[in-house]
Amino acid sequence: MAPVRLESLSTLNYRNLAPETLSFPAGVTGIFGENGAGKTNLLEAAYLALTGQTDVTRLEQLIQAGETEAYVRADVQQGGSLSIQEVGLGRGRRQLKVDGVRVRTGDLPRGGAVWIRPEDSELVFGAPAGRRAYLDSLLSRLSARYGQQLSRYERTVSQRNAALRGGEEWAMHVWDDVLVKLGTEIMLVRRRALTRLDELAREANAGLGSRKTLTLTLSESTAPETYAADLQSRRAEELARGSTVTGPHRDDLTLTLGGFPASEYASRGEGRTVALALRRAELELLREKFGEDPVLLLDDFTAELDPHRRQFLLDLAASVPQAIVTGTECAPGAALTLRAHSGRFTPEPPLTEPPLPASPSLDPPGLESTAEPVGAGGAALRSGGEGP
Ligand SMILES: Nc1ncnc2c1ncn2[C@@H]1O[C@H](COP(=O)(O)OP(=O)(O)OP(=O)(O)O)[C@@H](O)[C@H]1O
Repeated sequence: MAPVRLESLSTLNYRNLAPETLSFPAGVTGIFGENGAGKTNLLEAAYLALTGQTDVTRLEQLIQAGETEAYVRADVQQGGSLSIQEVGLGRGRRQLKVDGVRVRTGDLPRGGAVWIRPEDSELVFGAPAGRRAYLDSLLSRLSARYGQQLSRYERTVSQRNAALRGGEEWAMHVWDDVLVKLGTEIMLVRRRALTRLDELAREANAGLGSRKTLTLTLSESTAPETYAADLQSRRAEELARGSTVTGPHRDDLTLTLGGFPASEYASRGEGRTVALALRRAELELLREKFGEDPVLLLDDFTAELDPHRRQFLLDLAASVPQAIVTGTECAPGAALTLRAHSGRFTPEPPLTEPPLPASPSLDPPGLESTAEPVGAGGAALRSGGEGP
């Protein structure tokens, strides 16, 4: 399969972005500008149009204040053919189209894009839901069936919870059968994928200069062999709480660094390195599955203050067929440089000189920079519900 290439991106009423169409060449596009200029919003819009995924809790957040609808269009080249991917956003609803035909998220090119951003540290330090979302988002792109079964499973959990709250104990054996079937499939796919993901993330973490070994394991609340029995044995508790207490929706992706849980023991700098390793592993897994690189969206490479880590990001961007790299300063070696200001993007002459070196770090290369706090918010991406 040929690489996915973003030819152009158009937006209308998307956050603070001015309505315009931007063209992107192969290679690196560098976007720089002051804080709040709209750099992240542009990458977010590109990711949405390329993958159909967003992590906002309410779709309205994406619509420009004062407007009721927004629109994003990506013209995407793959294997010599151009397709037009459109996303329409309204209050609580989203509509995807490819070449004018309505589709679901799973119908978009699944190797589409990888988005790396400073908030990814929340994958390490945040709640299990963020790590589950990372895993589920990746697996849904690797396998359309996984995405479908996951949606069915999540729907079943919420319907089963409603039945539990209604005290419908008599109906539980029916819900349990569906839940065990779907949940078992999800657990088995996660287990299979984790073997390779663990290897890739470990390699990437070492490549980033970390001397501590990174290990990824699944902390499961149940197992395929015992799932049905576990549901039975916790029936009284579930009826009392009105919720399903066991199954893959309660699992965690445990990150261990040098033998200790990264969420509790890693420094901020080590955490950022682990998060980068997870994204690098995601990119590799997509590349292995689809045979070509996704578009790399790299948000704020300047936020990674450690020179070694910053270089790792720039090398990564240079190694893929297409990358869009944002920062408060220009990315060196870009094929196209755009200056962001108030939601607009204007071409600038390319930067030929390397940027000023980052302030020297007291940490060993690639490790433990504890500079500025990371942004809050969700760290991983999931597919929202399709529009009606
Ligand atoms: N729905 C919305 N309508 C209008 N403006 C919005 C909306 N959502 C966010 N914004 C604004 O978009 C602006 C740009 O945000 P963005 O995160 O893209 O900036 P940025 O260039 O990445 O900045 P930084 O360098 O600080 O990361 C912010 O000032 C924010 O208030």
